Amino acid sequence: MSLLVVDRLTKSYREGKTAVNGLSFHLNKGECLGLVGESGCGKSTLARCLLRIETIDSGTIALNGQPIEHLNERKLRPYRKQMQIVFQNPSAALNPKLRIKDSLIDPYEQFNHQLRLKHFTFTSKAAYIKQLLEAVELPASLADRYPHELSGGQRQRATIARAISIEPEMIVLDEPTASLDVISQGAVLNLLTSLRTHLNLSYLFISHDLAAVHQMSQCILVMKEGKLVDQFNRDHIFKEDRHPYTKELISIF
Ligand SMILES: Nc1ncnc2c1ncn2[C@@H]1O[C@H](COP(=O)(O)OP(=O)(O)OP(=O)(O)O)[C@@H](O)[C@H]1O
Repeated sequence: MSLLVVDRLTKSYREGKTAVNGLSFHLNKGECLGLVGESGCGKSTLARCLLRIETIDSGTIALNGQPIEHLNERKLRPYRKQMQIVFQNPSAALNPKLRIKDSLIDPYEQFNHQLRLKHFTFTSKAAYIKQLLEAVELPASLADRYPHELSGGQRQRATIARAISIEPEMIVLDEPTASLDVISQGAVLNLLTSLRTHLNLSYLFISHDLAAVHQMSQCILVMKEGKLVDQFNRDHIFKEDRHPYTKELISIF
């Protein structure tokens, strides 16, 4: 069943550049949909449109069958809870002035009244923080530290803990490992896959790295200059009828 259905989504910037040009795709519940394309092809713009951080020019975005592209902020609130994002740069996502435990509790406090948690339980702030840190394989002792006292990999795990804390249905992962070294990248990708299974999450996984997208995703979208040029099941990546641009990306795999 589709969780997210995007139909002919278009977004231009004022300078006349069409960053996202008529994109249509769907994301099934519990799956990871990979989106690959080179720098500047419009991946982050798409992510921001889906999260309603950016307004769109035309097209529709439906979450669980409900069009959300024109909802005002009040009506959008329940959907904001369902969709979280993890950005490339974990330092920007965590408030440098807050201890990790305070950053982790923040989404819970914002959505307190709308939450019916299934996997985590809130008996006390400390117990909840401990469960979140455990879920992303971080020691409980990090709760009292500030972001600058963590490594890059630990910071990204903390932002993932924050994203899963309110048990969204879907997370947009926008180049989540781009700022990490190769070993941390692999570990974070493995963690994300295991969280998807355990928490029944759906991901839109955005990356310029086709190998990472192939490792993570059941279906793959290929974007070039604002348009989708190819979409296929992960098992069909080496098929002859792949788009020439996909073949180019495979050759540097
Ligand atoms: N706020 C903005 N105002 C004007 N143009 C923008 C803005 N944001 C992005 N663009 C332009 O839209 C196009 C798509 O950019 P976008 O950041 O979505 O690409 P991307 O695929 O995510 O790139 P990267 O992988 O480098 O982050 C680019 O040409 C970019 O210059």
